[in-house]
Amino acid sequence: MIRSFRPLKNLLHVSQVRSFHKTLYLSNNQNYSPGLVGVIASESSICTVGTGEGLNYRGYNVMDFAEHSSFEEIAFLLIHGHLPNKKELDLYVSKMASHRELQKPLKTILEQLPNTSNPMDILRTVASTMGCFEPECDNASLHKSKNNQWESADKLIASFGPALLYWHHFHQNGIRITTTTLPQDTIAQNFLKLLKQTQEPDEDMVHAVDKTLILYAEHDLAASTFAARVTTSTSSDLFSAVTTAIGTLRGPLHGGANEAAYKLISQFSDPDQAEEGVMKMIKDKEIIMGFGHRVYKKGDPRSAIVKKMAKALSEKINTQESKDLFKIAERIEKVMYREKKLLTNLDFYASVVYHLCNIPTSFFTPIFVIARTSGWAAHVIEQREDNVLMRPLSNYVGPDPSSTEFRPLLQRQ
Ligand SMILES: CC(=O)SCCNC(=O)CCNC(=O)[C@H](O)C(C)(C)COP(=O)(O)OP(=O)(O)OC[C@H]1O[C@@H](n2cnc3c(N)ncnc32)[C@H](O)[C@@H]1OP(=O)(O)O
Ligand SMILES: O=C([O-])CC(=O)C(=O)O
Repeated sequence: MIRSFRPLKNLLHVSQVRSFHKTLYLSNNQNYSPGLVGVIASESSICTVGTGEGLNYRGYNVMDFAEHSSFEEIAFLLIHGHLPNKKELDLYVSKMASHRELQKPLKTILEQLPNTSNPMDILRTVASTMGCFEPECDNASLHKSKNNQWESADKLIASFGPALLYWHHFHQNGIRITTTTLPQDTIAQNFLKLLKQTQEPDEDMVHAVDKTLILYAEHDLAASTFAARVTTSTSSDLFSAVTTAIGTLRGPLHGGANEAAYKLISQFSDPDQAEEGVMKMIKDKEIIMGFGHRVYKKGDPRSAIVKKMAKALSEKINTQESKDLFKIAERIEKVMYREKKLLTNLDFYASVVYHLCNIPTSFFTPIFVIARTSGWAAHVIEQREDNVLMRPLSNYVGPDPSSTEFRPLLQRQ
């Protein structure tokens, strides 16, 4: 039978098309893995997630970082390739501080963006805008000259918090804030100082934000990092790669899960109500945010650290609300394990930590961006060292081309 072209709605139901063509095409593509599950897409010396053994950045155990380091040490390690000594770290911290002064055109753009924007869209726009005003290098020499990649990565990480909070205070409070703070301030200190407009943010909160930045910094070929590497593989620039990555991180199956997890937890007023609500969601086959992971099937090694911080903060704050929030989260964790054998990922208790630090929910994923830009940049740099264009195939399941006849517009019914 000769089949003629028809508008989409008149095509065969997709399942019919699939079964018709599976036999024709699938046999040639035995390696097809939906969602690229289990597919090795690159070699990397940055992070050990793919080995399934704990979590190490450039060989170092993340547990040691969480205990002893600041985020700046980790960003330096990921972007510049080695752990800094004291002198290098001090210089790096003050260099990052010097990048917090936002350029005037960027401020003007931030003032023009709607106050209703999603903060992730603000950061995506910031990355893209910085690529216009301070490009890595001119387009013609992009694939040859990579001299600015480290500097551009540092600038992005240093600017995201100040830019987001400039936009926030301009629209929410009608003020143009000064985005620089002390030259020795870390990113966590600067973020909380700007957010709360205080010179003395709570030390435990600064510590908690700093630790989550370390835990969020890098995670091998997570969807956003893979997206950044695909963009890089076309010899594109770092700003484009980070813009791509932010768009990918925004979704609730990836970075957006920390905001979604908090929305889940906070809809319940006590643990029993949470148990009842989650049981219903499980029965209705809903996805419970902050649980499960593509790689970690026996638990996310970062979860215990972030849970401990959430507990400590809830006890320190010691209000009914803070204690209830932690208890509700713990009950959801218990129910999910009992009913589904699913464990929390980093996002679940990170959301509790951020809420207890009085951070607005819509800033949770942007904080993830600040941290993960260090990992994205490390992957961009690595991809460039031995680049191959990333261009997979799809397993074609559409209409049979040999029996699909084209008819010019006026001959179609
Ligand atoms: C920092 C990060 O980005 S970590 C990830 C953050 N994302 C989330 O927390 C969103 C919630 N979690 C999920 O949606 C998933 O667990 C993902 C996207 C993270 C991983 O997805 P996958 O690797 O494709 O998981 P997979 O489909 O193999 O899951 C196995 C089974 O568990 C179920 N499952 C997995 N996670 C969840 C969940 N959070 N809630 C309910 N069921 C779940 C799946 O529906 C599937 O069930 P089925 O076999 O009956 O179809
Ligand atoms: O690795 C992933 O798929 C998700 C991720 O970014 C993380 O867990 O930090």
